Amino acid sequence: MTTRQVPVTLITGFLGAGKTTLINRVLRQADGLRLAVLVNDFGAVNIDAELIEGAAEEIISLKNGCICCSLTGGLLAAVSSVLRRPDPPDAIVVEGSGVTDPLEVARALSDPELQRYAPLDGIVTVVDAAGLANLDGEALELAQRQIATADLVLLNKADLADRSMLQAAEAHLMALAPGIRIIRCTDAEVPLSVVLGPAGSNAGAGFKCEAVDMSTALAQEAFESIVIERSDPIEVQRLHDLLSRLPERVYRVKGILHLAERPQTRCILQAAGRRASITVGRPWADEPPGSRIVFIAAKGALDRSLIERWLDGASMMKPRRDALVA
Ligand SMILES: Nc1nc2c(ncn2[C@@H]2O[C@H](COP(=O)(O)OP(=O)(O)OP(=O)(O)O)[C@@H](O)[C@H]2O)c(=O)[nH]1
Repeated sequence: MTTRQVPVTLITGFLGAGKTTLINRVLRQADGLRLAVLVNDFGAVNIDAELIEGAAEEIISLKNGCICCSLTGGLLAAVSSVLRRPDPPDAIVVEGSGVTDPLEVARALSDPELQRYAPLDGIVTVVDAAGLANLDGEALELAQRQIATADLVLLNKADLADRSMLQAAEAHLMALAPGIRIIRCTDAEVPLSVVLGPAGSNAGAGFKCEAVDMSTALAQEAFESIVIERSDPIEVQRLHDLLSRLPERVYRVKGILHLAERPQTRCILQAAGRRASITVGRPWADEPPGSRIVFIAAKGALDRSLIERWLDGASMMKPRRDALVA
C-alpha cells in the first residue's frame, strides 16, 4: 500500500449531465498528472469506460506510466487495488453512474483504513442547466440528492439554456444547497485545478483504470437499464425513429453503433433528455462490428421487445410530440 495520500474526487450528476465529458476534459488537461479514473456505469455494459478510452487515447498510449486495468467488484476493492500498485497515481477520479447516490459512495469511501490513504477530496456534481427543470419524480429526487451532497456544482450545458433558465437553475441549486459554489460551463470546460483541487498541482504521467460496481439500493429500485446488442448494421433513420418514440421516462440512451451508413467505423450514440447525437469514432479495424446500446429509464418504462421490433423496422406509430430531436 502507498504511504502517501492519494486524494479521491467523486464526479456525480444525473444521467446525461456531462460527467464523461468532464472526465475526458480532465484527462486531456492532465498534462503529466497521474490520474486513475474509476468508471461506474449503470447497466450490464460499461459504455462510459469505452467512451473515456476513446477520448483519452493520447494519454493511454503514453509509454511511461500508462496502466489500463479492468476492475470488477466494489469501489473499495478498486481503490485499494489502485493504491497497492507499485507506482500509485497522484489522484483518483471516480465517475459515478447517473443514478449514483453520492452519499452511498461517500459512506463507502469513509472506511477509516481507506481514509488514511485515499481521503475523499471533493464531490463535484454536474448539472444539466437546460434539463434540470424537466426532471420529476425519482429522477428529480436523485438529482437533488446529488446536488445537496456536492462541494462544487458545474452548471453544464449553458449553451442550451437561456438566461432565465440559468437563473432558475441557479436558484434551484441555491435552495437545495445554500452557499454552494456554482460554475456555469459548456462542455464541462473548467480548469483542472477547479475539479481536482489541491491534487491538480502534482506532476507525473497519466494512467487510467475502469469499471467499478457501486450500484446503490435506490438505483436498483427506481431505475432500470437494458442493453440491446446487434451485429447487423442499423440504419440511421431507423434509429431516429426509435429515439423519437421512446417514452418520456427513458432518461438516457448511449452506445456504440454499427451503422449501415458508416460500416468501417464505430459511431457513438448519445441521447439525453430530448437531444440525440451520433459521432464518428475509431475504425473497427480487427474488431467485429456490432452495436451495443444502453437504455436507462424509470423502472417499467422500457419494453425490450418493442425496442427490438422497432430496430427491426416494425411499422412505427405517429411520433410523440415530445420526441427526441436527432
Ligand atoms: N450542447 C451540449 N452538449 C453537451 C454538453 N456537455 C455534454 N454534452 C453532451 O451531452 C451528452 C451526454 O454527455 P456525457 O458526458 O456522456 O454525460 P454523462 O453525465 O456522463 O452521462 P451518463 O454517464 O449516462 O450519466 C453527450 O452527447 C455530450 O456530448 C454541453 O455543455 N452542451
